[in-house]
Amino acid sequence: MITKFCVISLLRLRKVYTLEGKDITVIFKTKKGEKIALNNVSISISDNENISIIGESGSGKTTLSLVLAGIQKPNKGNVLYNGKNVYKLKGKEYKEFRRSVQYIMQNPYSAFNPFRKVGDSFKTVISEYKLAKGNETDNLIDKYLQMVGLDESIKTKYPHQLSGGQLQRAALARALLLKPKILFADEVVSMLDASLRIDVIKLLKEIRETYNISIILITHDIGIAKYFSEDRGRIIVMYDGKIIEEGYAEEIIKSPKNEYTKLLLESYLDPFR
Ligand SMILES: Nc1ncnc2c1ncn2[C@@H]1O[C@H](COP(=O)(O)OP(=O)(O)OP(=O)(O)O)[C@@H](O)[C@H]1O
Repeated sequence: MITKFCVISLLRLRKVYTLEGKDITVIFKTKKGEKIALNNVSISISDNENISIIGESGSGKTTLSLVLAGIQKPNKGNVLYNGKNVYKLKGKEYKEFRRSVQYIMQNPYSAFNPFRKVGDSFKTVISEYKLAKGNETDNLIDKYLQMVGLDESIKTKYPHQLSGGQLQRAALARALLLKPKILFADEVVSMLDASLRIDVIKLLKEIRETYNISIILITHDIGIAKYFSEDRGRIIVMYDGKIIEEGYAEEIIKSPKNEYTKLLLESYLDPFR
């Protein structure tokens, strides 16, 4: 007889992943023929995880994150969110997924409508998801701007009136409004000045720890991945459309097993880089 105790123990044993990609293949048709961007990739992301996905340009990092975020349908394989196929979600469940899994991209200027004030872009999200009404709306925007270290005066500015760093913070604040469970941050600092990069990564780290969000940082810069994922974060290394190595950041950095990972780390340690 299966007792209640047995069921609870079994549930504890089976790790439940929030977001799972299973055997994902993505093929793009180009003028030169077919390009396999992802080749049978599987990945699992639980709640409250710190993950860096690293690899050289063209290795498939962005394609993988777009597929997992429900933006790019794969040619083969499934993406499950709490066990349900993301590409078959409808109605309320789809909206809940859209809210819970957020994506911020490399170029913050393309994330905002250039003809609308930044504050108005926030208002659209607040009204669509009924997050606040009337006066509460402005207070809510101010709270989230403050959270990412921005002054409320940016609400009345147009995107082109802000620096890349300010707009990237605004994109982060707008994503956080929805209280996501998972946030993909795709090369979010690569367009910023070196002096600002560490500030934004530090902010992502703090936000992740404070609000228990899983953040998946996509970067080609091993130094950034190391900084973000040290303290028991996970590093996933991609090469030519495949995951070639993954594990705790400290272990991958200290004793990489794959030859390509070794090369990546050597180039990072090279003082003449
Ligand atoms: N829409 C597309 N059409 C054709 N090929 C594509 C498309 N998107 C990506 N690719 C190709 O798929 C491969 C993986 O691209 P992807 O952008 O996922 O890599 P990446 O590791 O994120 O690189 P980067 O850091 O340069 O963005 C590359 O060869 C790329 O040229």
